[in-house]
Amino acid sequence: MLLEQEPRLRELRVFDLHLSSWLEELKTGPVQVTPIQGDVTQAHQVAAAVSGAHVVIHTAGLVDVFGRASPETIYKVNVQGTQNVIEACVQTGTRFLVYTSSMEVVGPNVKGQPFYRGNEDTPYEALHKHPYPQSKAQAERLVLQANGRKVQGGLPLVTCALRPTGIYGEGHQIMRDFYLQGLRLGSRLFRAIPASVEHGRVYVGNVAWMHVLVARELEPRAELMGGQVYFCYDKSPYKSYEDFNMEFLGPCGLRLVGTRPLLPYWLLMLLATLNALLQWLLRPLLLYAPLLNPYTLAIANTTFTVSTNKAQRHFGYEPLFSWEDSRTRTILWVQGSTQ
Ligand SMILES: NC(=O)c1ccc[n+]([C@@H]2O[C@H](COP(=O)([O-])OP(=O)(O)OC[C@H]3O[C@@H](n4cnc5c(N)ncnc54)[C@H](O)[C@@H]3O)[C@@H](O)[C@H]2O)c1
Ligand SMILES: C[C@@H](CO)CCC[C@@H](C)[C@H]1CC[C@H]2[C@@H]3[C@H](O)C=C4C[C@@H](O)CC[C@]4(C)[C@H]3CC[C@]12C
Repeated sequence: MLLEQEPRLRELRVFDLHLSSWLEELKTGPVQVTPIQGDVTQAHQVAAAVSGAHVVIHTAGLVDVFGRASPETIYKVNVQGTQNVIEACVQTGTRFLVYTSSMEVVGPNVKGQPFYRGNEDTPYEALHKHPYPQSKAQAERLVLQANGRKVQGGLPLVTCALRPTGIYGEGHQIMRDFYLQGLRLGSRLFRAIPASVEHGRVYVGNVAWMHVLVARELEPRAELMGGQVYFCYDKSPYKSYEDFNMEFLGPCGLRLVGTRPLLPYWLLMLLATLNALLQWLLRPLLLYAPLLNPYTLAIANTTFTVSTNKAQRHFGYEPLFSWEDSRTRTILWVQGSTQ
């Protein structure tokens, strides 16, 4: 997105623990693309990568709500890693920092209270019990608190945080997992979540586009945007998690069985709790980390949707991809991803 949309770009450094092979293809254009294999938990590696950069987009993170990683590892990558990025900016004189936060820093909370078409100012009881949202909330706080800190050379750091809702699109592994599961079940999926529970989703291309716009506008609009948070949104429809996935899986040949959940909530919660117990019992022997656990069930069962125009007001954001384009691109990816 940066290479396509930012004409003033001279160099793009990509710092990641795992460098993808497609990065090589980006090296053929006029902009210098520099892949750097590194670990965000290693302060010296981060500082070396950041040195001389005009703007840093910090999107690296450990996304885990399934119990694959330990809470300590999640903290180390998401919180300590973010602190390292901030310190690297301060030490090396980089003034603009964009952080990929998450809707999860707000909710859904453990009480299951709905957040219905809320915006950045909507009051909501953010109660975090899970390591992932806890770490994202802590990291976001660090980023916002760092706004205004003096960087090397004496000028102030300008930071802001973007909070995507559930991202979908090309590369969405869970979508592919549901697709494969549906194929195994005879081209069917069984409804587990009531259709009335709305879930916020945003297309990956629009998330990227919003990052590019923020990176571009942070300098001229530092006064307005510094220290701010923005939900990432687009025109994707408000639907339940499963009904939304069917927008893509339906055209791929799957159908969702049932107009209401086939199992009652208490039974699903029992199964989710059993999964959590099994995970704990098996941990010394193997990693058992299914999609269903008490936390993911609670998120999927709680309405969390965003309706805001803050990004449009502050930096002129309009989605780059329409809902129709986002849908088509995602369907094509699901169809191609299993061949
Ligand atoms: N997927 C979503 O629905 C969603 C929603 C809101 C926010 N986010 C946030 O967006 C960001 C990207 O998430 P994603 O879904 O693309 O996840 P992802 O796992 O696809 O991407 C995360 C990237 O971070 C890298 N990374 C992990 N640990 C690292 C480390 N120690 N050092 C350097 N790089 C490391 C990974 O290699 C990976 O490329 C994360 O910060 C996540 O919290 C994701
Ligand atoms: C009960 C199952 C029946 O089909 C459905 C389980 C679905 C869950 C695995 C997903 C439901 C909501 C998802 C989360 C949400 O989209 C927002 C997120 C924020 C982001 O920062 C990280 C990913 C995630 C936590 C996302 C993870 C998967 C769900 C819990």
